[in-house]
Formats: sequence, structure tokens, C-alpha cells
Amino acid sequence: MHNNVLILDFGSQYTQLIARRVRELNIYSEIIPYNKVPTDLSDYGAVILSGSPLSVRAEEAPIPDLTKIKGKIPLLAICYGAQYLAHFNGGNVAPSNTREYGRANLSFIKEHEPFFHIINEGSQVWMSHSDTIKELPKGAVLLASTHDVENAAFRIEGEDSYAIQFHPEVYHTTDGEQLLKNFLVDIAGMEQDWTPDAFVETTIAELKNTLGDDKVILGLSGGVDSSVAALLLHRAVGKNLYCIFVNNGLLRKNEFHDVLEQYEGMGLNVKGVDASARFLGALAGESDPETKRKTIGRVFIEVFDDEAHKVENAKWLAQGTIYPDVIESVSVSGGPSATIKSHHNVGGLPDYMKLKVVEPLKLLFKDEVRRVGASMHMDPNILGRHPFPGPGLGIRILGDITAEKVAMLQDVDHVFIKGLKDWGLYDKVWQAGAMLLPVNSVGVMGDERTYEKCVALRAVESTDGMTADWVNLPYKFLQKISNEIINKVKGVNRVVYDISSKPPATIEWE
Ligand SMILES: Nc1ncnc2c1ncn2[C@@H]1O[C@H](COP(=O)(O)OP(=O)(O)OP(=O)(O)O)[C@@H](O)[C@H]1O
Ligand SMILES: O=c1[nH]c(=O)c2[nH+]cn([C@@H]3O[C@H](COP(=O)(O)O)[C@@H](O)[C@H]3O)c2[nH]1
Ligand SMILES: NC(=O)CC[C@H](N)C(=O)O
Ligand SMILES: [Mg+2]
Repeated sequence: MHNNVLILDFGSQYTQLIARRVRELNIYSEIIPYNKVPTDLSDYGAVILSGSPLSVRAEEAPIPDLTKIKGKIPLLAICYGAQYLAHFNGGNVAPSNTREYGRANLSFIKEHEPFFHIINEGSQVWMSHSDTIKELPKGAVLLASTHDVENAAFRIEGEDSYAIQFHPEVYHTTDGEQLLKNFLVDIAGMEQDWTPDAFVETTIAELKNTLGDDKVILGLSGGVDSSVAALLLHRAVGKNLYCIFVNNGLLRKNEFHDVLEQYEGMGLNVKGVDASARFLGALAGESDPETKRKTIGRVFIEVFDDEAHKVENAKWLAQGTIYPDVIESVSVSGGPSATIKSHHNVGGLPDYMKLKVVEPLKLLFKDEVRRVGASMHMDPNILGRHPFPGPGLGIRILGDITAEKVAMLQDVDHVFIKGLKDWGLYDKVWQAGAMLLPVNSVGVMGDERTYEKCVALRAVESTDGMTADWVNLPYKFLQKISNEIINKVKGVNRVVYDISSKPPATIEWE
């Protein structure tokens, strides 16, 4: 009861961050498009309205019906949300004359307001808007101003409704977390009891309830998400969980074998399917990156479908979909599509598979998935594993793929990753890998001319893969690794290090 925060999304680029910040307070939150307000609101202890790229003055302005919310459930309206409360309740919102983007400081805070508890004048806030609230709505009490924005925060008298023009969810709002805590805990009275242990317990109970004695199939990749999903499902349905791990011939060196072995120790029922030849056959001669991705996706579905048919009476397909995957495919106007992303790295499963989809992690962020795994005592080696793309080395071999190139890149990648581990750098890097370039260059080895391949090493820091920066690996390390690669991997005579950030580059080269 009342243990959930409803975040109504108006399409702001920061909506996900609001959810994150709320969960960092150990309070559960869910993002729902503004036009899909649930009819039953009894679970929600507070509602937050997000920002929006649209203007309240625009014809297509998102206008949700808040009659069951405003004045009834504690409400926090952010940016567009604040403008919305003003505009439709007798206030006035107009384009602003000055640019209101970036850092600002609160120059006035009304005293003795629980909303601003232990937040002081001068506190830095982040603004990102072009409309401004010229006149407050009926019953509003001004709570804070900045130099340029007089109506930076207000509340509605007699209600637990609060509105702010700035963004508390953005890191640059230094007291943002405190402000959210003031609102959620002190004003809305929410409990801070949402922990990984609690998540595991309730999720297993829910899965038992939904799945009963049905058989469930899960594509296991060796990655964090599908592994944590597998553990949860295993606890819920035991031997009715059938895990399938496909070798697409584009995995890391020894990975097929190692991953299978690792799962054996966890008591999971995993079937390894070696479909390398099928994948490499389908990819032969293909060098266009998008066609390669699509081919890998298509063959993956074929293999998966073949295997799924071997499990008699399977009813469910489980997936390790996580929250960012879901949110990426929710459009603000359309709302969530029926099936969100079946296999987001393999292009979606076809309807003929007739399996119902179950996604136990679909409301978690990556770091939360890791925490949930840790609370189930999952092997830290799996939990700490760098993300690895479904199409694997296929998108790190530029141009067409051959078995020889795969073997060459596997060896290069192995030296690099092992080196990172040996030097204690692996856990300091978010993701690392090597790219095989379609470039030959001239070298000299033992007095002989060589004309061989060039590889690029890439190591990045990131939180979610959406943006990334290259890692400043020690020169000594790079020197050692470059030497080792050229000495050990036949066919490679040159190593370069990728120093591009994302954007404008991407993490993978294809
Ligand atoms: N080789 C594979 N065999 C079987 N299923 C796979 C394979 N590769 C990917 N999948 C499926 O595709 C899903 C998406 O892959 P993705 O790489 O995004 O997640 P992950 O591998 O579980 O975690 P991570 O992001 O840490 O790599 C996986 O959860 C898994 O269900
Ligand atoms: O499961 C996946 N299927 C894919 O098709 C895919 N393409 C990229 N990635 C991973 O996503 C992150 C961002 O990669 P990019 O900067 O290259 O887009 C990085 O972590 C990439 O490894 C993929 N993961
Ligand atoms: N970030 C926002 O919510 C912006 C709201 C509105 N589109 C404006 O420009 O003022
Ligand atoms: Mg993966």
C-alpha cells in the first residue's frame, strides 16, 4: 500500500533520472506515460510530473486529467509539470525573455517550509526551459526564486501539491536528492524500504504466482541481465526453467565452454547450442554493418525457435530486458507498445513462437540488477562482467567475417582482457574490447617485411552505455599489451588505442 511513486512522463529527457533518484532513496517508482494514468491509484503514495519538450501553450500540449491526483495524493510537478499546474489553474505561462538554461542559484527561499528543509539560499539548481511562469495559479504560495526566475518553486495552499521550475533529478542541482527526500519522506510520508532483498522476495512470489507449473524458456548470454533473470526464475520455477545458450561463433575466446561451466555450478539447467557454422555461413561475404546485424538477429531467432520447439509444452519466454530497454521503446504519445522489445539485440521474436513473455527485471536499472544479483549471492565474476553485445565480435570485425578473423580477434581480445584483469584494471573499466580493422599496414619483424592487420583497443567509462568516454589506461600497460598482441597473435602487426568519446563516436565500431 502506498509504496510506489507514480512518475507521469511528458517526454522529458530526464524522466528516467527522476525514477533513478527516487529509487536511490530506497523508494520504488514507476514511469507511466501521461496519457495512461492508471484508474486504480491506491498503490501510489506520491505522484511526480516530469518535464516535457512541449509547451503548455502548444496545441498538442500533453494535458492529463489530474482530478484523481491533485489535492488527493502528494504531488510534485517539475518544469513542464509546474507550468502545467500554473497554466491550467488560473496562472500565466509565457515565453521567457532571458535564456533559462543551465546553472542558477536560489536567491530566495521561504522560511519554515518542510519542502526546503535543510536547503539554504544560494543552493545551485539546474534550469532547462524556455517558457516561464509569469503568474502563479490560484491558491499558490511562492516558495523560492532565482535571479532570473521569480517563480522557481511554489505550493498550493491546502494541498500537498508542490511545483518547481528547476530539475531536482539532475546532478547539477546540488540539493536535488534532499529536496526529493523532503517531499517523498517528510511530506508524502513514504517508507524507504525498497531494497534488493525486498525486490527478490516479492519478485519470486509474483513469478510463482504467474507461472505456476508452466515451463519457461530463457536465452542465456553469460551477461549480467539474463543471468540475474535466470536466478530469479530458477528460484521461482526450479527445473521448469530451460536456459538456452547459443554459440553464434562470435563469442570471446573459450567463452562458450567457460560460461557453460560457470552455470553448471549454479544448478541451472542450461543447454549450450553450438550454431557457429550456421551463423558464419549466413554471414559469409557480407560486409555491410546493418546487414550483418540483421543477419545475426535472424539466425539467432531461427536457432532459438528450433531449440524452443524441443522443449515440449513450453508456455513462456523469459527475457532479461531491463528498464532502459523498456523506456527507450515507450513513446510519449503512443504509450508502451504491447510487446516492448522481444530480444532487443536480436530484433524481436516472431509471432509464430506463440510464447507469452515474462520479464522479471524490466523495471530495474543496470546497477540495480547487479545489486539484486549480489543479494542472491551470484558469482561476482558474472556480476562484474563487462557488457558484451549480442552480435558479439561480429560487430567488432569491420567488414566481412571469416572464421580466421574471428580466431584472430579472439586472441587479441583475450590478451587485452586478461591483461586488464592481471593489472587490476578490469573492474575500473565499464567495457573493453578490441576491433579488427579492414586495414593492412607495413611492418618489419625479424628483418622481414610484413603486411598485416591492424587492431584497435577500446576501453570506456560509462554508466549506461548511452554516453561514454575513453579510459586513460596507463602507458606502461598499453605498451606491454601492444607488444604481447603483436608477438602472440599471428597476422597482426599494429595496435592502436581508440581515444574517441561517445558521442560523437559510439562504443562498438559497427
Ligand atoms: N548467445 C546468446 N545465447 C542466448 N541468448 C542470448 C545470447 N546473446 C544474447 N541473448 C539474449 O539476448 C538478451 C539481450 O542481450 P544483452 O547483451 O542486452 O543482455 P545480457 O547479455 O543479459 O546482459 P549484458 O548487457 O550484461 O551483456 C539476453 O538477455 C539474452 O536473453
Ligand atoms: O545486446 C546488444 N546488442 C547489440 O546489437 C548491441 N550493439 C551495441 N551494444 C552495446 O550497447 C552499448 C552501446 O554501444 P554503441 O555505443 O556501440 O551503440 C555497448 O555496451 C555495446 O556493447 C549492443 N548490445
Ligand atoms: N524541461 C521542461 O520541462 C521544459 C518545459 C517547456 N517545454 C519549456 O520549454 O519551458
Ligand atoms: Mg550481453
